[in-house]
Amino acid sequence: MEYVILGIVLAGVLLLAGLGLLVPRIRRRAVPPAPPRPTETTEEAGGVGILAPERPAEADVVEAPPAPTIETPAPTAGRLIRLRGRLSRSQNVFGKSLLAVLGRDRLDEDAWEEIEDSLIGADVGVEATRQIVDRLRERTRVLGTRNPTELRALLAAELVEALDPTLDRSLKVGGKPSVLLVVGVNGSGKTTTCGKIARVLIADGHSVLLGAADTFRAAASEQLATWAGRVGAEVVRGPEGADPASVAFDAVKKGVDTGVDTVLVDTAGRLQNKVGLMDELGKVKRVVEKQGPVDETLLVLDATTGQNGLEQARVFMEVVDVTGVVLTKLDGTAKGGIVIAVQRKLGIPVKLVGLGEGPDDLAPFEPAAFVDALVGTDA
Ligand SMILES: Nc1nc2c(ncn2[C@@H]2O[C@H](COP(=O)(O)OP(=O)(O)OP(=O)(O)O)[C@@H](O)[C@H]2O)c(=O)[nH]1
Repeated sequence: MEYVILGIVLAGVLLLAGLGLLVPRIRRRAVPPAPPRPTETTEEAGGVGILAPERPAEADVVEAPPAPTIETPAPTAGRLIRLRGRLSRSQNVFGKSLLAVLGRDRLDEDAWEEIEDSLIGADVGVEATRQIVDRLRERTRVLGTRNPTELRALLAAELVEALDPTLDRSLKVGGKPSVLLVVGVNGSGKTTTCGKIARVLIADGHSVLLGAADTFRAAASEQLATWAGRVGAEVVRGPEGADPASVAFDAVKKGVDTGVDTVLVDTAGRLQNKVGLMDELGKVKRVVEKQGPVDETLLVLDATTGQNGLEQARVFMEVVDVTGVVLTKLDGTAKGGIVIAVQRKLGIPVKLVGLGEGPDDLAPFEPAAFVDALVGTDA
């Protein structure tokens, strides 16, 4: 009998234990999958535990605007050759008029005077013109040549020589970061050229940060930001009328912090007050130099302003140590000889030339390619 009671108790215990295991399974199976959590706490998102706003329902999702297309300019090698057609106005003077006179049967005094006048008229400058004509005269006399191809080659050789092909025209980039100041009067194409230089550097594999230190003209900083946006470069700007030196300082600091290759600083160029300009540019330079040397100071000059441009250049050279010239708007003048005059009168190499309004119409200057564009066979 005791065994019977014991058996019943044991069976009851087993039955209860079995039910205990079974019920949760049934319940678990019955619970539907949890819906996605509609909210998350800011604590989970790294905040302080307040509920973050609910994610919008699918129907409310507004499509993000397409990311702006970042342009990748083509490398600059051969750019001057590709843009040679832009020098058509100067080609008329050098390649056509000059060669026509040189090709005359008799090269008398009048002919040489005509050649001299053409060169001076093309802004080559009196001193350089004399030197070119004297050497050309001597060589044509010695060689006794009248062959158009040979005359062309003689003229080209003299022009290349006048442009001093031995000058170093490379941009001093490669520091971490290199600092380039861009100076010049407003209206010379300075801000647009600054944007184009950024593209030149990016095209040749450098990363660039732009500093909009031309705070005098509000549109200049806006313009620079647009140029930067097109190539995905960062731009440091200040409020309108901010101290240019402080914007330049911030730009260089940001460049150092982000490890960019080059910081390119656009500066203001009010020339009506030389003392003010000196103070402003001098301060920009001093403040930037607190973080390291300025590697390059590029002076932007408008080729169409001729002698005026040279006067402007002298004022800037008194204030800052100009290391290279960027000659803009060469496509808009027949006076391409200004490149020779600028280099000789200022003693500074022309490093880049502007040949149009397009974003990539700025080319590294190469004397041989330039002269070939002026007097070459298809000039
Ligand atoms: N044809 C031609 N136009 C150029 C060249 N470089 C700049 N420009 C144009 O010159 C025009 C006027 O430039 P600027 O008035 O100097 O204006 P900016 O470049 O903003 O100069 P800042 O006033 O110094 O800030 C712009 O439409 C430029 O596109 C060039 O090499 N060739």
